[in-house]
Amino acid sequence: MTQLKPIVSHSHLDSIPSSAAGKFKADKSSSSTSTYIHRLRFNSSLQKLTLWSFLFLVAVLFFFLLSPPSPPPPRRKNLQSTTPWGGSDWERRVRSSARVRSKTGLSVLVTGAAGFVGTHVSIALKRRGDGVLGLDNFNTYYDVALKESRKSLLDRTGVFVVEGDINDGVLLRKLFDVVAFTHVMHLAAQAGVRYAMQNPNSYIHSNIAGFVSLLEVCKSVNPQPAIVWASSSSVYGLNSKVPFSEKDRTDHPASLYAATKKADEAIAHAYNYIHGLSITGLRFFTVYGPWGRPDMAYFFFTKDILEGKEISVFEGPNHGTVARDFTYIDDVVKGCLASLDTAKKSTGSGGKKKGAAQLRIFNLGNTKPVPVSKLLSILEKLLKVKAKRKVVSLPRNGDVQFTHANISLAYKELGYKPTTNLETGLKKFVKWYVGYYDPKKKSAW
Ligand SMILES: O=C(O)[C@H]1O[C@H](OP(=O)(O)OP(=O)(O)OC[C@H]2O[C@@H](n3ccc(=O)[nH]c3=O)[C@H](O)[C@@H]2O)[C@H](O)[C@@H](O)[C@@H]1O
Repeated sequence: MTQLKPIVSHSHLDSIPSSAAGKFKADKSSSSTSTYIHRLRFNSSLQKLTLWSFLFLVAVLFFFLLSPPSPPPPRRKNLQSTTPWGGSDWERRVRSSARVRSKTGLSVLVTGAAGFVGTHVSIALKRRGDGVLGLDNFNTYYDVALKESRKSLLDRTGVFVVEGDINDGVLLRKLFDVVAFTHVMHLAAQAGVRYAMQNPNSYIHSNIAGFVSLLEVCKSVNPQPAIVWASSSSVYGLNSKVPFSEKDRTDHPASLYAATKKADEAIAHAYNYIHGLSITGLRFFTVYGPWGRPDMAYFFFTKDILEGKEISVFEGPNHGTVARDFTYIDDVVKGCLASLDTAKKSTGSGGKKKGAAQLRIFNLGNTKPVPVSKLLSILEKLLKVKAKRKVVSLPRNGDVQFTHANISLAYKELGYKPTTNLETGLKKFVKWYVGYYDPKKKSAW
């Protein structure tokens, strides 16, 4: 809109001549020639101004047209050339992976299966005899090699991960043609609160469009699956009342990421209401652990401590503590499985609702917030290396000052009870980290 300014100021200047003309009129008696020259000068400066405004407008437009749009979502692999889907072999692998091997087992499609939480949940489901099929687009938001390693781990556990995007409705329908999934564990998303400043489109693509694409397929298949999906503690945004309860309002997101998760909760409500889909949203609180995400603080703090790099420790206004309700992956996995186990069936068929369906939202946190400075101290102790700390003000790019979960609802409905404190969880993470990145040492898995 800045390009409009010259026009506005121009029209403002336009109003000046009437009063100025009055002055000219007063001078008229002294010299009509000078008035004429004045007018001529005034008109020519007006023309110049119009010309310059026009040129400025053209330049701004030109710049606008030439400047690239915000970057596209992280580049995906060329799925067609690397892993084309379809064919009898592929269908056989899909069926085999999703085959239920226990009496009461579920048949679960896990989206984001090569992600951090997705890998852990898929393995836990498989180990207890559920059928599991993974779906992941292997985007390059962070190290794809880590995702490939998780995929190998899943392969060894008997979970096949299909390479594909949740926005690909044709692929999703095909998967449901091959397997009548009873449940969908939806964990595919553009994660991270700060990255939205660089790539907002990626959040819309995965978290909004992708979620709707998945729900569209889930609503139309028969039988409809029950859906459990990852929301986020970030929906509590700038709320100051702690601990955060599911009953609290979530109207002040501090990041686009949080806003997309909040939007997803509203979208889930609409699909539940209109189509009878059984939907459970889980608000994860800063989940950490082995096979974690390199974009998260505990992960890159570890890397940076070992590499002797400086670490920015955020602090709030007036040296206020920045803290997180860090939650260990195994505790979160238990919450995910309990959500799947207690999910009621969807009530629709052929896209039409037959009766009211279950709609739930749970906090999955640890209820013990820990300051970021303490997180760093624990890592220093475990790694036996002093960190190069630099205290900086909490940037206004999506971070909130603290999170703290009230988990009484999850405890009541799911029997969710986290048991891992940050020291114990980080010890397991560091053991994995050192083993994974140092080939001489054995992986913790
Ligand atoms: O709870 C959640 O729902 C969210 O948890 C994390 O987001 P966040 O809690 O911000 O986790 P980190 O990015 O690992 O940050 C942890 C803490 O370290 C702080 N931090 C981060 C980066 C840094 O350079 N310095 C620093 O002090 C952050 O302010 C924050 O308090 C995940 O990245 C989100 O995807 C997830 O949805």
